[in-house]
Amino acid sequence: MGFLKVHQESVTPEIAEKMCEICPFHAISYNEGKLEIGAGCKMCKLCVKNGVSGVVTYEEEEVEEIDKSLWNGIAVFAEWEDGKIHPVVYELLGKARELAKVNAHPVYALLVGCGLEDATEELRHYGVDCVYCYDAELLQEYQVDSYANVVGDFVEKVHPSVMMFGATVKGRSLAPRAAARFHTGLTADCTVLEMKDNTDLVQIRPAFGGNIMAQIITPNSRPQFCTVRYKVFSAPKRTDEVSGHIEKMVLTEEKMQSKVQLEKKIEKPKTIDIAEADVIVAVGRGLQSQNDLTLVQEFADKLGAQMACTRPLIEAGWFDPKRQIGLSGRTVKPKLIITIGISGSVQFVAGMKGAECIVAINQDKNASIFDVAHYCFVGDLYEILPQLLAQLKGGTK
Ligand SMILES: Cc1cc2nc3c(=O)[nH]c(=O)nc-3n(C[C@H](O)[C@H](O)[C@H](O)COP(=O)(O)OP(=O)(O)OC[C@H]3O[C@@H](n4cnc5c(N)ncnc54)[C@H](O)[C@@H]3O)c2cc1C
Repeated sequence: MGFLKVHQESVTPEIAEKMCEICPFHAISYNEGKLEIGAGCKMCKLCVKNGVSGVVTYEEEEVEEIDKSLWNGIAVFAEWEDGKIHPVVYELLGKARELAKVNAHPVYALLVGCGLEDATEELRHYGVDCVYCYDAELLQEYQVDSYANVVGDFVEKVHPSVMMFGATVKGRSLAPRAAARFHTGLTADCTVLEMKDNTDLVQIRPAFGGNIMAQIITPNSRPQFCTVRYKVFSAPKRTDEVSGHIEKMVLTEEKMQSKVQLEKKIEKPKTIDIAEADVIVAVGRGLQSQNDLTLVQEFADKLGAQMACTRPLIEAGWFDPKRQIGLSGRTVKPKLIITIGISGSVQFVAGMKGAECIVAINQDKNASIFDVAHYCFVGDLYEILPQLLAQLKGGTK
């Protein structure tokens, strides 16, 4: 990163007037004999290129190179609550193991909570080299400030090169706070992760509404923080034998004490989670009216499937937003997904392309959903769906 330097010794009132006129954003002002560049500056550098020569120059900031060899290991934040490890943790550990192989780095799990013996042992069945365990009564409940202190302490003591978090409610609140403490980069919702030989993590994620895949690296700060949504990667098989060792970590009471006092916990009623479903029937704008959902629901019930949809149907108020698949909805990875009247936009496909078997029904043979589908029904859903339903019911149609 560079910055603009004003050479005040070259500034006269006439020059100042010219420089103020040049800036298309009116970010340059002349006050009490001083030429100033304000917050409106967009770094277009027109003042350097077209202004009076030598009055404003662009200077490269000197960046101190970090020693990457001091940062070793890929750490996964092992989200835990009430005795349970979030399943995204296993998916992250699987990916961490893959990435770690490139530079022969170790894989760590960072476990925070209270009464963690069982969880610690469980993690050791997933190929970790070390489980770092912060086990204390004060850490029983997730509080973002005290948990950020824990992550901070872990990073200072262990120096991991990469820190991976699930893009869960907790992960999304904790990872940025922890990353900010180390003035390092964080890439949210990565869909692909690759490791370079120089330990730079290539963090790939959709950008600009899914129209491009951005490749993001953090070349000069460590650790490299990222979050990944549940169901983006596959969990490795649990091994019978355990690996790695356990490191019991200690933190001062002051650091574990949250500034937020938990008064009471109110259990939220259990809601559907399409990310957990094995079979999904997803509908899109091909459906002509909300009443037609009855037919689709009947079809889904016969298959024991969860109903899901594209974003336009959420916007139309036909479904609860929790049932939206895609970039701005949920990522799903069912054994079977049947899409009905869905075109297959990049934003939708990003949330379901990991499904084991994709069946698509669309009347447009060129619809892009057919590019990812394993079985394609080209035709009118109002003809195909009743026939499939009749077959499921054992009828003759
Ligand atoms: C930043 C951003 C984020 C977004 N995030 C998401 C997201 O998370 N999820 C999401 O879904 N969208 C998302 N979108 C919207 C996305 O771009 C598409 O507009 C949307 O996915 C299209 O939904 P659709 O396939 O239902 O509708 P359409 O694209 O209109 O497709 C309808 C399909 O139905 C077919 N059809 C019509 N009638 C019949 C019939 N009788 N029988 C069979 N087929 C029929 C048509 O051939 C067509 O292919 C996002 C957009 C932006 C800009």
